[in-house]
Amino acid sequence: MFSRIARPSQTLCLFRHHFSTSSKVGKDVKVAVLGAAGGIGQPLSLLLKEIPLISHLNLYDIAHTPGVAADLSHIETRAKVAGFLGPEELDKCLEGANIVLIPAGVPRKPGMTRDDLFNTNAGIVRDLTERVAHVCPTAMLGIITNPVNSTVPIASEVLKKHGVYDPKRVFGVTTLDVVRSNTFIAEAKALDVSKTNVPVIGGHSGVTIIPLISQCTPPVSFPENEREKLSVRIQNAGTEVVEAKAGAGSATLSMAYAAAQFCKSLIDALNGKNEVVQCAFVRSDVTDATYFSTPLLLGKNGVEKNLGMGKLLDYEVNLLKAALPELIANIKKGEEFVAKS
Ligand SMILES: NC(=O)C1=CN([C@@H]2O[C@H](COP(=O)(O)OP(=O)(O)OC[C@H]3O[C@@H](n4cnc5c(N)ncnc54)[C@H](O)[C@@H]3O)[C@@H](O)[C@H]2O)C=CC1
Ligand SMILES: O=C([O-])CC(=O)C(=O)O
Repeated sequence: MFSRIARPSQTLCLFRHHFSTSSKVGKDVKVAVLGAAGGIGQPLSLLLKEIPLISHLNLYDIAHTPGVAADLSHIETRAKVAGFLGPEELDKCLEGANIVLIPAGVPRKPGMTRDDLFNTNAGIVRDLTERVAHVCPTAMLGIITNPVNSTVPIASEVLKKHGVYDPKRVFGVTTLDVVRSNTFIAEAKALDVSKTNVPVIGGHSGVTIIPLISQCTPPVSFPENEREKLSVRIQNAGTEVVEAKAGAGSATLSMAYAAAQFCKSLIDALNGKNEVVQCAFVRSDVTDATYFSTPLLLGKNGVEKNLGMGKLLDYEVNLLKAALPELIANIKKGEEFVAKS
């Protein structure tokens, strides 16, 4: 089943093949990035500016968007870039958006967990989603802001409150976990990384990140201790970057790459392309956690089919058992935050 997962760089190749002609093919897409002037927001917006099917790229932040938008608008690609600054311009930014990506919020510093970001970022995601609910309730919503395990339930509860929640259209962006797994496994086995694909399930923090190395394409095998070392490295890869940046933030460039790949998959799916598969953190009944990342078949209306987690090795079953209590607690925390708001 997982041989059909659209590995990010395969998606890129298909995308280039599909859209590289001068005459455009397919539906125009308007994308809004909320938090567009930040460490992720800027390189993400640059990568989106290169996508020919994006007709409008709307950039929102509480600071610096006029400059970022002016800069990007000089690039000789199709997307018309506009900057929107401060809450009074947010609705205008969201008008008619087909896809909304949210990287707004604070990143970690060394010593912090993603959950330590909750107090600042929960309110940011709640308030931004509130405007999405009012202005573009049918847009596909991709949430990057941490802690993803809680911010996706927060966004979902806000949309529910407004009677516009469609679980098929709300995604926690976990693509970076797949990107890292592909990179590390390909390195370890000297594989062609462009043809390596490792599904990653669960959530997006520490033990809740569950790489399914046993389902890698092409198949790979490792001695037990090596497989464990790789799994732990994938789970802690965000922290690896936070420590290397030594107080200057967390992953931004690799995250921008991952989010752009995720966005390209959504655009492919909106355009009716077949067999677009991505892992993302969505409403789910695959486990006891009510939100869970698994490979998803994407279509014009978002999640077309949840492809589930397939057959796990005993080692992976134990990773899942270790993940569920934290994941369920993170989800509850997000839901309660909105209930109390
Ligand atoms: N899902 C994932 O795999 C990953 C998630 N992240 C998360 O992404 C988030 C952003 O990270 P960075 O871009 O590095 O942070 P950053 O601090 O560089 O940028 C955040 C941007 O959000 C803006 N912002 C703050 N409050 C806002 C509001 N109410 N409305 C609109 N914009 C607002 C800031 O002005 C800033 O430009 C963090 O929460 C980080 O933990 C980071 C890496 C990977
Ligand atoms: O580690 C962080 O705080 C940022 C993040 O989510 C990642 O890099 O996976």
